[in-house]
Amino acid sequence: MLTVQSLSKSYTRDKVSLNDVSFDAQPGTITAVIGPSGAGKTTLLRSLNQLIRDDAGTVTLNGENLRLLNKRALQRARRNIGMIFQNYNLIDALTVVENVLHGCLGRKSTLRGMLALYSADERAEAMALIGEMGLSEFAFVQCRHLSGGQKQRVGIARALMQHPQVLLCDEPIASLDPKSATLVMDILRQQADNKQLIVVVNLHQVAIARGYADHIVALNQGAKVFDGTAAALTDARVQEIYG
Ligand SMILES: Nc1ncnc2c1ncn2[C@@H]1O[C@H](COP(=O)(O)OP(=O)(O)OP(=O)(O)O)[C@@H](O)[C@H]1O
Repeated sequence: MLTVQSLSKSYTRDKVSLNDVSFDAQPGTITAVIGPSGAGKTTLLRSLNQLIRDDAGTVTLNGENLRLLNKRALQRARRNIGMIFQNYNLIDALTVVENVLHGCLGRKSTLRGMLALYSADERAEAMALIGEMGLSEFAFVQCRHLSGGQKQRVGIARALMQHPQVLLCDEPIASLDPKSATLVMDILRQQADNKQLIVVVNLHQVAIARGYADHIVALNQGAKVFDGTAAALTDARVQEIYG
């Protein structure tokens, strides 16, 4: 279980961007974080793997408070936390399989990583994941030639190559058309179910959050204003959250 307790963050003295936020996220579930622009969704997500070092609170995974870890221990803990991004963060000049293989760099020696020396097992695993994403025919195509939806599926395969317990997704469908967005969300659902992943996803689309999330956390001006099931997120609550 991923446990967040009393997380707070201020970038500047006069403004609180995350204000005493607490929630749990369970294996095999999708937690959607929603809220208006500037509510603190990205700050929260990036605090979960300590890409942003928060000012107060705890983030606990496997009994470890990530906020207290030194640099080396945090690097090790981050191997359990994959991340996908709105803008994919792929290397466009590399092929799909090369990008996916980058996902296992964190568990390789620096030298093997630098020389891009991957084992037969790692290559087979990358190809299997590419197949799960429905991208087998593109495995040896440079990512620059893919659509946004295809790139996001490469990003998911790369994150899964890391063997994470947690998958953090920062607005993964914000740049996608509705059909590609559905495909990406379907894949996140399958992966959460099949691999008992803890998925935390920032979303702008309330309908998608209601349709896919087991658990919804809503933020407004840095504070948690809703924490419950999709069924409990009534239209009236949505109105309150978005104002
Ligand atoms: N690096 C930074 N320095 C100063 N203030 C920041 C920084 N990053 C974010 N903020 C502020 O913190 C607040 C929360 O920002 P954040 O990006 O987390 O919100 P968000 O809900 O993800 O917004 P959006 O939906 O527009 O991406 C905003 O008021 C933002 O201006």
